[in-house]
Amino acid sequence: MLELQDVHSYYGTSYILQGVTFSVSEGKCVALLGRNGAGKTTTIHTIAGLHKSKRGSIRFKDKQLQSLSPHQISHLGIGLVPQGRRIFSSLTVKENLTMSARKRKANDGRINWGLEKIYELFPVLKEREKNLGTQLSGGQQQMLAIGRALMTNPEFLLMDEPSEGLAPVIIDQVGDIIIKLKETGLSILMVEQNIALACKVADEILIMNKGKIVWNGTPDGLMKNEEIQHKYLGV
Ligand SMILES: Nc1ncnc2c1ncn2[C@@H]1O[C@H](COP(=O)(O)OP(=O)(O)OP(=O)(O)O)[C@@H](O)[C@H]1O
Repeated sequence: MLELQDVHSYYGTSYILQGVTFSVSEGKCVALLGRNGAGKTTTIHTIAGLHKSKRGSIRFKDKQLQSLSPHQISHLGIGLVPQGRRIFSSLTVKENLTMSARKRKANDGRINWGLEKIYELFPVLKEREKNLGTQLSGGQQQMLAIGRALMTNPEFLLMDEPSEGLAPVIIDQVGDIIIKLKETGLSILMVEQNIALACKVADEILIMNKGKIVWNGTPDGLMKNEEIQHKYLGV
């Protein structure tokens, strides 16, 4: 569904993505792990059109994404849950959700995400719909960020460190939500630092180091491979 082929990207003269190749099949969740500065967020931003690649191909279904704007990429069905949630602080919970609303294009039997469906998935957001986004706890803000992305009715979700700054019990809830979303048919690429969360939800793990994918395998394969965990994840 999503395929990156030999993608290279720079910040000024800094060479960040150094030939990234991987793919995510429909309905699967792939987790991208790696140390700070490995290039994980740059990968997500490059797919979402927030950062332009210099070379290589990024294909979503039958479309090449490299020359498209973030807005056009979002319209193709790729939703983004950004690092640090980026909730709009002067808007209420409800406004944060409705501002991104877009109807599902095809009648493909999938959930048509709207306010009611989001409130079903996250009842706490209904309770707090009149609160400003900033009045929510970290976990509630993460739910709002996920809800806001779902309101665009994406077929593919990019999630950048959904566990960041959350208590273990909330991380567990976020994991359960990601599993539920996968069950609705959504395909997911998730950047994570939390190995336990990644292994709980992902079908495949990719490890990035210095702008390259250096390992890929199953969650089980990673859990059993202490050498790789130590070498690239500092465990
Ligand atoms: N806007 C920017 N301008 C210049 N360099 C940047 C910029 N954003 C990131 N970098 C650099 O690019 C490299 C990759 O950063 P990136 O954020 O993609 O890493 P990451 O794997 O997501 O790590 P983290 O977990 O810390 O976010 C780092 O060396 C970082 O300092």
